[in-house]
Amino acid sequence: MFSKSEEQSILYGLVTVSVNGRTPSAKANYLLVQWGCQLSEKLSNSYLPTKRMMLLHFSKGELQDMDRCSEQVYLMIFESFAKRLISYEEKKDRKKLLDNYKAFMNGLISLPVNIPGTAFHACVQGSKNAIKVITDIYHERKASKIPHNDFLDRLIEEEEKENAFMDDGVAINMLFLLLFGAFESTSEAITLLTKFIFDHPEVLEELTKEHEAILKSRKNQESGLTWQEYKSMNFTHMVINETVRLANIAPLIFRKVGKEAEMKGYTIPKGWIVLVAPAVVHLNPEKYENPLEFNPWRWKEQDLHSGSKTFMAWGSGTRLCVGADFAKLQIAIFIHHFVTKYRWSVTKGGDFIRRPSLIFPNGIHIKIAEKQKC
Ligand code: HEM
Repeated sequence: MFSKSEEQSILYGLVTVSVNGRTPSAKANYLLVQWGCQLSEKLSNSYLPTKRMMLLHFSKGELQDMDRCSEQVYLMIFESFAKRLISYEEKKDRKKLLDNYKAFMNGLISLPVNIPGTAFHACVQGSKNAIKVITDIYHERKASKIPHNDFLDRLIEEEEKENAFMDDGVAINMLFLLLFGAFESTSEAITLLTKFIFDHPEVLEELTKEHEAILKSRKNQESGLTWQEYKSMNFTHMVINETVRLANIAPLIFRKVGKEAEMKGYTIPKGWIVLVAPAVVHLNPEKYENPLEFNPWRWKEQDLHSGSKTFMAWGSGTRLCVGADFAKLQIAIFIHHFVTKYRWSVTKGGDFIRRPSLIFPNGIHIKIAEKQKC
């Protein structure tokens, strides 16, 4: 378990990022990963793509047509984060937090005409309703003082301190944004990855080999994934990197110009905001051979865990996604169960568009069944 001070560092890491827009300390980011890892050690009964969760979402024991795998992934990842952050369960709570997030997302980049019927109006309403649900949960928890062992507990503890650096409003906004940033991106990555590995059987084969080897060398077959096992998933990390390179989930990142700079004959004044489009680099044939090809092997013997001027799926420079390692962990866990426990194939769908986030207009439909145990 983590000590109080370590947990607080995790909290500070997230709070600093969301509230002040500053980069969390490397230690806080590291602790966030450790926290995720600690959760992963309890995989067998509590954490997201556990067998139980996957079964719940993907299969009822028989071969079946799955309507919109993408919807299921979305729900699965949402439930996972909502539970960890605020102990919210969509099915139980019936507060429709997810629907409101969807409305928010759909109109996030739209004409700002706030009249009923427009995407922008639905977006504003969606965010208001979602914030209302989170606000109610926040205040109920604060009043009840019943601990739930989730992120909200820590947040309230922090907020109630003397000289706290945030108030209720900041804490609630932070929860709203954190939940959004976490589940939307991760579920998009997993959905796209499902399509990619189905379209590339050689990748699926290599992944299956890697994960079955993990199972074979495990002493207790019933125990969950361990941190060591996770760290050994080299090919899996190559697949994740390749997926997020092509996915360009964050279509744009913002940077403020710290000092006047010259670029290709143009002067960029100090204080200007620059929009960086990672796809321009990720799909540049001078940086990546056949850039549109899904080829995890291009990451062989490359650094798989840091950003660079040619790989900025998690941001770039000193400011990176604070949840990157956590997201990678989730995706790896998903892959582990998906390739070792199930037989599956995509039956239709899989096309995607950008709006500007990745959208799968026809979902991805899959046929799935549990593999027979030998
Ligand atoms: C596939 C999944 C994900 C992708 C591709 C992704 C990507 C990104 C990118 C590109 C940024 C912008 C960084 C920058 O400005 O340079 C970012 C920021 C951020 N991400 Fe993620 N992210 C993912 C998952 C997550 C998760 C799971 C969490 C939370 C646990 C999270 C929390 C955040 C936060 C709080 C920021 C703001 C960082 C700041 O303001 O400095 N992200 N993410």
